[in-house]
Amino acid sequence: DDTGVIRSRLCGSDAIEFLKSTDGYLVYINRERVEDRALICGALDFCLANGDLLSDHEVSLFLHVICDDISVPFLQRLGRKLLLEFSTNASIPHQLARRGQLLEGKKNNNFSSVKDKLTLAIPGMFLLCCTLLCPCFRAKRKDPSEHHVLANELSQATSVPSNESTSVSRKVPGSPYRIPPSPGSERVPATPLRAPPSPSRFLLSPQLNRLGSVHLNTNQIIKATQNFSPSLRLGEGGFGTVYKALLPDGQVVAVKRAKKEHVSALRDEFSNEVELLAKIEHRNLVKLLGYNDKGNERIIITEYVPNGTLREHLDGQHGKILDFSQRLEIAIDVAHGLTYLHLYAEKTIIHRDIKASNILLTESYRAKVSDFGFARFGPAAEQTHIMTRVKGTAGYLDPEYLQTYQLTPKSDVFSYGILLLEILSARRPVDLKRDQDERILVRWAFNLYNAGDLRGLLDPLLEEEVDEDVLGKLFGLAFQCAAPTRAERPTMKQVGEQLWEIRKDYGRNRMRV
Ligand SMILES: Nc1ncnc2c1ncn2[C@@H]1O[C@H](COP(=O)(O)OP(=O)(O)OP(=O)(O)O)[C@@H](O)[C@H]1O
Repeated sequence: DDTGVIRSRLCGSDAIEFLKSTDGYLVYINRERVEDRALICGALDFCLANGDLLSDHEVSLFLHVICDDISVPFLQRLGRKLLLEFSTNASIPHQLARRGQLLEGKKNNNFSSVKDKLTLAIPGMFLLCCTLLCPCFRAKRKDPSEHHVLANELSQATSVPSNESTSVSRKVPGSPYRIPPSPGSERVPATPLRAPPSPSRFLLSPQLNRLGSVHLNTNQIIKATQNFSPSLRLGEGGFGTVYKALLPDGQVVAVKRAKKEHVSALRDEFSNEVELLAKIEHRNLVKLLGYNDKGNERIIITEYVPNGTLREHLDGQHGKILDFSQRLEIAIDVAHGLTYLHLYAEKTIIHRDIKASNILLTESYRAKVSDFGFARFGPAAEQTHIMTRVKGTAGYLDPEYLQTYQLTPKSDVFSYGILLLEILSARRPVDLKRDQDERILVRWAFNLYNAGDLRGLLDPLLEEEVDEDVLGKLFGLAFQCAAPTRAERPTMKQVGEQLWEIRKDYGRNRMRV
């Protein structure tokens, strides 16, 4: 990460600067450090109105999170994506002074022009993100008044003392299936566990264009997608639009095309996804077939997975409701895909955006993890974590990573825990349309689990009577994965092993019925 970089913008006669530190962005307006979100958002709103800032991808992402009522094009484009890197404690004005020559604004000049445009509304997106810092492990709010719910959640979420998290995590019932934290379990196991590198699998930059088995020029891609016909559109994500394409040899593929206006802003995400996808080959991970980065195009070609996303199935959009056995298999598939990324790929890969809309299903309801736009190489064998800015999706984000910027494969484990709850309950991780005590899935589920209401946790559309013991183990596993600290979470490999045991129990109980 380019720590220390200043991004400076002139908005009218006000200068807004972003200084990137290891703790996140610091914001200065006319060289004065500003920490008040309303002030920052108002200033940025003004900037955006003048067409500034939009060219800067990182700053725009930052705005998107902090201020929900501005940066509309980015809001549309980014959807549920989240990039949060806002620090309120570090202060390094000397660095600013050193870089003062970069600043074009006039000190203390016309700051009121910015202030005048402030809105006092606290931005909902930011509150939502912060709401999710430690969703289930927080004390009850004093004032449930609807209007202040999110504001209260924000202040409490950001001020949860660490011992509260710890004490509540202890509430996860000690059960026979709880995996005892093993010393050093968060360390990525060193090379012996890895598959020996196969030279053919790791053709990376600068030979990137030799990746994959599908080599199409732009014209061939245009033909295969019928000029990116809306009728072949599969969906849209943070990167761009995804189309189904038919190749001359009859092969059907998915073509992910960056939107033109975002091509330069998303170049990192593009090369990231290509480079990471190139390293993987596993039946539970979407396979890279080729890519095209000629001219203004950024296109990734992957295997086509025909049966929609897991989220669509949980929402009942495909007619048939997933039965319990299918849900269990999907959970196991995702665990396998993640285990491969964490342990068996050439280098540890952390996906960072595990969620139901990134799980694609085949016709036989096998699951494949997709969307590697946020993925990162994990820590080397001698490291415990990497320091990096927070990326991911609200509701699935590891609270420890959010607070410390320390990324490990256990951040995927946290997201997986939320995903498992989602698979079983069909609820979304955050659903603001629900009653207040049901909005945050993990908190609602944890309360019911503690009250012993396991059936109440299950998707009401599931008709099958599932054995309580199986349910208890599954939900127990989900809560272990979503524990507040990474040391308490199992590895993905352990999760997979637990799930196999649960599957055996489930099979045995079914035979008895
Ligand atoms: N390989 C594929 N096969 C079939 N459909 C796909 C494939 N990849 C993506 N899609 C469809 O396109 C949609 C958009 O995918 P994409 O990965 O770009 O974004 P996303 O994960 O939904 O959103 P975001 O980028 O905001 O996380 C998916 O929801 C899915 O419906």
